[in-house]
Amino acid sequence: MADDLVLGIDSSTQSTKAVLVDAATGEVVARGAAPHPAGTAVDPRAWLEAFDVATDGLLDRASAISVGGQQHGMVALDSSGEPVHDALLWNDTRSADQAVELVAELGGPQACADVVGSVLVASFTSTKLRWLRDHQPEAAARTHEVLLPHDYVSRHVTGGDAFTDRGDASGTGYFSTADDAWRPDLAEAAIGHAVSLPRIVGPSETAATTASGLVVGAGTGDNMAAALALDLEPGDVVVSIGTSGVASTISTTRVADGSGAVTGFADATGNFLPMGTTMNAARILDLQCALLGVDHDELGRLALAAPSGANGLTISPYYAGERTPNRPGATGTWAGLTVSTSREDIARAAFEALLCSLADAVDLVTSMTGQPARRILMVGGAAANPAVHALAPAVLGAPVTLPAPGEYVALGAARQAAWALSGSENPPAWAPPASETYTADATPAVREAYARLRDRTETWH
Ligand SMILES: Nc1ncnc2c1ncn2[C@@H]1O[C@H](COP(=O)(O)OP(=O)(O)O)[C@@H](O)[C@H]1O
Ligand SMILES: O=C(CO)[C@@H](O)[C@H](O)COP(=O)(O)O
Repeated sequence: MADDLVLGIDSSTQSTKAVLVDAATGEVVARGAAPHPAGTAVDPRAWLEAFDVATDGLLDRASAISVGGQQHGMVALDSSGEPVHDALLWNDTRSADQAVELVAELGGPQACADVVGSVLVASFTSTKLRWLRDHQPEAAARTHEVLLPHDYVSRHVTGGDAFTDRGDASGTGYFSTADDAWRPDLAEAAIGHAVSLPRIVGPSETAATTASGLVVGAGTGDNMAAALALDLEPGDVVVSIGTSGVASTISTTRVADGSGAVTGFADATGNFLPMGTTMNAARILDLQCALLGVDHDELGRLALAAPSGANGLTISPYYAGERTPNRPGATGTWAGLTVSTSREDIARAAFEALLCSLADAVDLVTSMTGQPARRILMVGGAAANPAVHALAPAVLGAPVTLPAPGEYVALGAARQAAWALSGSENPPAWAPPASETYTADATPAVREAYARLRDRTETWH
């Protein structure tokens, strides 16, 4: 491994990010990035183009590569490997009715969680396959193979057969977290005929070696990759503020939450990754920037100039529908506007709404595992904002640790690649990132106002 470089990829909702890393130390030596098309239904070939741009000049320097990717997306391919339909992403809610139907077919919420680890909502791949069967029968009939986004990108690298890992597989709705194996019968039931599924590769295994000698790791879901980068231990809670908002923690035992609040995914090491996921996170701030005509830095400055509670302005930020709580048809609601509401209040209310929804997710995950958060780590694009640093510990009511800014999903993928390259039993022991811990007095009144609005709007959509 001495002198070897490994490439880690994050093929996430909004972009592809690549980091070229020293396999022995974890030090980043080069980076690349390329944007993805907007929308919740995307031609998956755009991710391959983004991969080529982001890895230009990096790929040929690497001895090994792994791809982390947005979870759940449906990449349905015909017998020549071409998409039969745009990929439906994790945040596409058109299959909400199909989710209800599939949960009932599995015997109800608890029975569903007992089988696949989670109660299915519209994010899960199987619900999208059922939607394809019901609404695009011709495309469904031509579907020969179903991949996840990271599998599709990995195959672009190898050109061979498709492979995946247990972490990303556990977000499909046709993987048994009890047996650590596909349930091809559930994929078949969803789309109406048998489909080819990728080979499942173990956490440290080499999935393929290309003709040029590049070792390719299994890859995994983006949240599993971030957990691997941060070397999570039980009791650590990671809060990610990307397109999605995520609270996740490591569990050595399987989780099957019949309430549906916590998804019981597998992780990228052999453990489990219980998660609470929101569909509205960084984009709550993006929207507020657009409405106020400011950039992220100015939005943060405005927010910090307003008092806690934003002078009574509260936002229910479920702009794109929501998953935690499960309200696929929801829209956003602003309450408490007065003739005195200022730009500062409007900015503040957006940060507080974002952080309250994340605080709900943290509470759900910690109450499910029964393990209070030992440490809360915050990552993702919007975690860079100084107003998040200042307000997160107040709203969450606990210290918040910010690892040094970095692409933690891509770094986790790089660590998996280095693990495969090493052939060792354990992932390489890279030094933990430098980090800063932020504290503040708790502001429970902010969460109380948010909870009132959240509960009041429950039946509105
Ligand atoms: N300084 C910042 N303040 C607030 N939001 C930010 C900041 N920098 C980036 N973002 C937002 O973070 C999001 C991208 O985060 P990222 O974790 O890369 O998302 P994803 O993994 O879902 O593609 C975008 O919505 C972007 O506008
Ligand atoms: O659906 C989930 C988790 O269940 C999302 O977390 C996706 O994995 C997308 O992640 P980002 O692109 O927002 O990081």
